[in-house]
Order: sequence, then structure tokens, then C-alpha cells
Amino acid sequence: MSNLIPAIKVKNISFYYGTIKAIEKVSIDIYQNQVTAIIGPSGCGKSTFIKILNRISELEGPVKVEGNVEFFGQNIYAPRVNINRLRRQIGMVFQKPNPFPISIYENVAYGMRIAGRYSKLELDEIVESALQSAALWDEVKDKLDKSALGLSGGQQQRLCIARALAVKPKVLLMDEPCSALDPIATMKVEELLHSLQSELTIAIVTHNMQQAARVSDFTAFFSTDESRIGQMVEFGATEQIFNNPLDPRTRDYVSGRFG
Ligand SMILES: Nc1ncnc2c1ncn2[C@@H]1O[C@H](COP(=O)(O)OP(=O)(O)OP(=O)(O)O)[C@@H](O)[C@H]1O
Repeated sequence: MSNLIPAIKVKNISFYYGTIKAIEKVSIDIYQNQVTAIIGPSGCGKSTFIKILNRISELEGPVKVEGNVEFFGQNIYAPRVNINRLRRQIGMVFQKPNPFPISIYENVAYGMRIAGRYSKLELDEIVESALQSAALWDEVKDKLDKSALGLSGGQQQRLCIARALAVKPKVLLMDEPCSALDPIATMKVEELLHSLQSELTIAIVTHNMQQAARVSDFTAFFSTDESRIGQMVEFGATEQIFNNPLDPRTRDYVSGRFG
């Protein structure tokens, strides 16, 4: 792992919803240009964990974070961090496709319109490039002015990926991005992850262990302790986590023996 560069370094992170601790002392490096899967049983804090990485978790209400998250060496929880800029650099795609009720074009252009002044020509280029990267261009190029809500679920999810890509993030966080999709749409998103890897760092939460094994280079297995607090049990190369896990809890989970 020596030539891998951490895009995000998570150091001893604990997280509380109000006074209730959801995650305890998680440390992990998310390597640049790699896909990292976060797996584990329901309620172990997977979604909470990735939302901590771009501070979206703060939208959940009164929360508390202990520890430190560095994004290319910068503490994202330091005072005076520009959160909007951070969330452009570390984008997110959610479980349920959530396109805005506006045109396909405007969905993708949305973040750039907010970020600055761009000419029509520049926006056209950005929109096309993001839709190409999200493997959606050919399906929508003749109806860019139509409502995004008219697309299928799988197309909507790729549109949300295009929207996230349009602002040129360095990291893309994906929270069960295929759980609302059929197998063919899922396959398209999985293929997309491979093609995006050269330009991006990806962290993906998934319940689907075959998917984690297929798409990721590294896997983090989370579980809960006896007080139901999420913790990271094991992190390693995906091949090792699935074929030669070191912790018996990981072994039970990846072999399907977990209750
Ligand atoms: N907004 C919230 N307010 C209070 N508690 C929350 C909130 N979101 C999550 N939790 C709690 O934090 C813990 C971790 O939840 P989280 O959704 O991160 O787990 P998960 O592993 O992603 O679960 P799943 O696989 O079911 O999506 C759970 O006990 C959950 O009830």
C-alpha cells in the first residue's frame, strides 16, 4: 500500500446524534483513485460515517464530532472551513435518486450556476462532459430540456451522479446508490464506478457484498459493539477482507453467517 496517497485521512472519529453515540473511534485512510466499500449490518453507522466525510451529517440536527478528518492534509473540521466548497470537492450521491424537478440540463448545470458565472457555451460543455462521464449522454442528449422526473430510476441516479461530477469533485461519496435500482441499472452504475476511478476517489456504502467485492479495491467492515455503537472492525484490500479476513466477526459477516 506504500504508493497509495490518502485523499481522506480519518483519525479517531467518534460521532453523536445529540447525546447518543453512533460511531466510536474510527480511523481509516480513503486512498486516492481507489474505490473503498463500507459494509456491515444495518445500523452499524455506515451512512453516518460517510456523511461525516463532507460534513453533510451536520444537516441532521444537533450532532457532535470528536477526532479529525483530513482532506489532502487539511482538517475539514477546522474553524473557517468553507463548507460549500468542501461539499463541492467531496460530492455525494444518495440511496434514492433525488433529481430536482427541473430540466435534465439544469439539474447538471445547477452546481456550476451556484459556484460562479459561466457562459452558455461553458455550461453546455460542462453539462455534456458530466453526462458523458455518467454514461447518460447518449440516452438524454435529445431531450436535455425535458423534466428530469421523466427519466427512469436508473437514469435519474446516473443524472444525480452527473450532477455531482459537474462541479469536478475530488471525492464522490455514494450511500447505497443502487439499492433502488434494478439489476441492469445497477450494472450500469457499477461499470461507471470503474470508469470514474481514474479521475476520482470513491467511497461507497453498500449492503450488497457481491457488489462490494465487484467494485471496490478496499473494504472497511463496520459492526456494532455490545452497546450498539458503530465501530470499524477491519479494513484492508477487498480481496483480503473477502478471502482472508483477520477478525472472526468479518469472517462471519462476509460468509453470510451473521444473524
Ligand atoms: N438523524 C439521526 N438522528 C438520530 N439517530 C440517527 C440518525 N441517523 C442515524 N441514527 C442512528 O445512528 C445509528 C447508525 O445509523 P446509520 O444510518 O448510520 O447506520 P447504517 O449502517 O447506515 O444503517 P443501514 O444499513 O440500515 O442504512 C443507528 O442507531 C441510527 O438509528
